[in-house]
Amino acid sequence: MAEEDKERQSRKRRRLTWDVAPSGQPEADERDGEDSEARVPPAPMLRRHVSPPKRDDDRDGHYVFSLGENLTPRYKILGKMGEGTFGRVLECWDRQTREYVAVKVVRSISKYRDAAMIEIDVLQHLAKNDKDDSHCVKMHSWFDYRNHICIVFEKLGPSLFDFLKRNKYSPFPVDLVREFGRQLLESVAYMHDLRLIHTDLKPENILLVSSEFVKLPVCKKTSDETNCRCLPKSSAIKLIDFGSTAYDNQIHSSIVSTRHYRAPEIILGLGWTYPCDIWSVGCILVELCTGEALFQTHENLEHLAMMERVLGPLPEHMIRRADRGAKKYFRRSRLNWPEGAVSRESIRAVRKLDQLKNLVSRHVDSSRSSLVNLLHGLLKFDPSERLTARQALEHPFFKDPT
Ligand SMILES: Nc1ncnc2c1ncn2[C@@H]1O[C@H](COP(=O)(O)OP(=O)(O)OP(=O)(O)O)[C@@H](O)[C@H]1O
Repeated sequence: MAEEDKERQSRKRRRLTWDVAPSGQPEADERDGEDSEARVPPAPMLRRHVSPPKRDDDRDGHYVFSLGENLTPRYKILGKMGEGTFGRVLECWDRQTREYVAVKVVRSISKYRDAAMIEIDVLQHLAKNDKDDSHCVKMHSWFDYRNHICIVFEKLGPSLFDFLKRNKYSPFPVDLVREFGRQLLESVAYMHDLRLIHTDLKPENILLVSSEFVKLPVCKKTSDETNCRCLPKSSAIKLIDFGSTAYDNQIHSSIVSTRHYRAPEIILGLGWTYPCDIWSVGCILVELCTGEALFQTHENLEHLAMMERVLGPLPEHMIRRADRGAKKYFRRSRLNWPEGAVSRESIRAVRKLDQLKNLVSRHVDSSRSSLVNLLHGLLKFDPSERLTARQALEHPFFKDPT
């Protein structure tokens, strides 16, 4: 199926759940207090903990497991933390180091196995240069088990998307957005210095280091009703999912990034490099401030129309260089919108958006003009004019918070 057909099926991305505790299974926090791990024998006794009998993988090549059993004698499976295209991430107890870990068990399909080996290579490269301030997840080790590449990571908390969802998509306070933005840009700057481009930055791939949160009462302006809102106890975050990371000097595939965070040069087929990550950071920061993905779309023309609505007209020199596939979105050097729209719903979805400044000021005090100025720098259409990660870190939004 063509990418656009697949995407048109739903306006929203498929989203993943956090900590799906199976019925009857204690939640992670309760388990922390359990004494079952105190009964775990020391390393020499590992051989008592055998692997389960070999079973077939499921139709999609995923490893089939039951909770409480072992993934190799060293790792006891406690729960599923997430699932992606590449595989499932399991919460495990490491009997040897006596700590909780997150193990990504990759599907036993050769293209995913190959991609996992590239991810391992990137993770090793990142770790070699890390001075503990890269904000990139740490890989403890990896192994090949029953035709599944397994990558053992430090265990982190929920993703920023999970957190937004849990809060019914109410935005994060701007001071927290500043902290998230700073760390995110530091991790991107670190990667770019190493000539690596993440290409799949999105709130699902940014995890809070800790799962701890506080509940605060929030009074609604319009009524006496008091709701609760959760805030993370710590703002520390780390970047995950280096499965699509590209080396700058490699031949690139033409389409990268999850749709909502995809830069205009990718859609127009102009080629892409480091600035595509910066565009994604811009989209992410808007989402954290407003609670909603900025460009909720699944097709190219609608996506470009949304960009123009929020950021003004696309530069002519980019339109002129658009590749053959993208030329069809334009008539006489301007976007064929709304004439080319597939439905009235699509025209309405674009009209619902507003200029960036207005979108942000609905949620953030208008005195925060430095935030809007930063966002305009991150969301420049022309990739050569976009801020670099290091330039963005010097922006007054981070340097002189008022
Ligand atoms: N170190 C970790 N600690 C806790 N949870 C994690 C960790 N790594 C991954 N997860 C969870 O597992 C999910 C899937 O992980 P990841 O994004 O690495 O998989 P993927 O198959 O590469 O995904 P994608 O389809 O986006 O490429 C994440 O969204 C997150 O919820």
